[in-house]
Amino acid sequence: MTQMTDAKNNIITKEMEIVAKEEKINPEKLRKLIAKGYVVIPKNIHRNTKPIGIGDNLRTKVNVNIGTSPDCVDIDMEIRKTKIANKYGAHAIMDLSTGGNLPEIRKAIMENTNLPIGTVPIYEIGIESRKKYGRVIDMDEDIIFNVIERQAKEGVDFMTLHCGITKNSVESLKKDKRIMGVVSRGGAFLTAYIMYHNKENPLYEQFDYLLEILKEHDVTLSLGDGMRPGCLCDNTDRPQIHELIILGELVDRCREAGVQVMVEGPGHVPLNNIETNMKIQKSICKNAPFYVLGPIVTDMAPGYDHITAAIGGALAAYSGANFLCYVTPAEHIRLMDENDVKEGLIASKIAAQAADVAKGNPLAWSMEKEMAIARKNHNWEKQFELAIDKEKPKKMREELPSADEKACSVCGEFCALLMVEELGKR
Ligand SMILES: C[C@H]1O[C@@H](n2cnc3c(N)ncnc32)[C@H](O)[C@@H]1O
Ligand SMILES: Cc1ncc(COP(=O)(O)O)c(N)n1
Ligand code: MET
Ligand code: SF4
Ligand SMILES: [Zn+2]
Repeated sequence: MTQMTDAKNNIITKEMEIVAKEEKINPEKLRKLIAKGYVVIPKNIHRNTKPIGIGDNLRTKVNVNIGTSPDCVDIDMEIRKTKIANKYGAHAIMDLSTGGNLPEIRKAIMENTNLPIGTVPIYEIGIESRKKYGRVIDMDEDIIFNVIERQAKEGVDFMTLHCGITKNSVESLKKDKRIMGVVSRGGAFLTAYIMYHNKENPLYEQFDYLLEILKEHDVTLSLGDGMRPGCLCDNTDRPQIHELIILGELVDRCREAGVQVMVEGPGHVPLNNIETNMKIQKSICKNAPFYVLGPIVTDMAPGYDHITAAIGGALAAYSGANFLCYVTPAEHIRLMDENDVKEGLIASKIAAQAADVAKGNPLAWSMEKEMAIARKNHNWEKQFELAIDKEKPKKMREELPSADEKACSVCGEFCALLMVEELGKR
């Protein structure tokens, strides 16, 4: 049984109850949204995951990517990143490790959080194939489905699988004069496999078998965007849209099978095309929850891509995206460190709140109101407590306090608030 099959059978699970309470929506309404596939709760049946709802009528959620790379394997650092994600309010964590002992790293991460955990199994598949046969492209169906099943049994809650990289979408890519080609790592593994062997993507060809495995453990499928644009110049081109149409067809098949599914999206998109991208996805994928990376709205700011992505993320979430994958200041440069994780997460949470407010979400607005009242009352402790980053503003105020304890040192004794307040008292 999955959350979706239960929902279709009119069952309100305890996970649905928890999400409904958290989001202050009616449990029966939530059940209907899950039955239709407009909302997912990524929770593997083997794991005691905190239930988080992603999709229509719910607040925008934020994912943190962590994990090792071939150039940096430090399990303690990954545990520290996990703790930062917990502390600053991530809603999910993806382990994108490609260096060291992957099952061991995954286990350590899962032991240090109860947030939903996502993976991209094709990474472990490629790495295992290289170990066994010499090359990533030597992967075969045995390794592919064994790794997916193993991860499902370990309790992975959602999996990115690039099922829309097919012979046809690769043909579209070849015909197109893209600047950046394929920038998705999983997408690249599968594109290379298809090009080298001239064989179809097993994840596409054996999609029904894949669904059986996912269904058994209630793993939520996150349909990967292997053809996403890697620069503004490549945005919304034919390979990207070709893949999206395939993903739309696969969404239908997931829903028929009772497998929870969301769809991944770009990437690098200029501001003027973000709304269009969200609308196209919602239409083609029949309102499946949309999980976007960024989008990054200019390629001119390496070192600041948490900002380029938060600008895009705010507009994306306002226009329909449900799940923001954070981007850190280290994007395009090096593996992120703990501070990058914090900066990226805070930026993404800001984008999510900005979107939720603009969408009129009552919970988002009640937070805004509380902050306004705390600021009006010069209640500094309350402002810090409510803040997305609770430490930075406190530290900054201590660095340069005002002589007037109610004011801040921007205006000091000329504090506008205080001046008018005093007059009002007469
Ligand atoms: C698709 C996204 O995945 C991120 N990404 C790839 N590998 C890792 C890793 N080991 N840790 C964190 N993020 C990673 C990229 O930086 C990109 O933002
Ligand atoms: C939103 C989003 N998009 C893509 C990926 C996978 O990364 P890749 O496609 O590079 O393997 C991801 N983890 N999250
Ligand atoms: C070419 S870098 C790979 C990840 C990239 N930042 C992206 O948007 O997909
Ligand atoms: S440039 Fe860096 S982040 Fe981008 S695909 Fe290459 S190694 Fe990965
Ligand atoms: Zn990029």
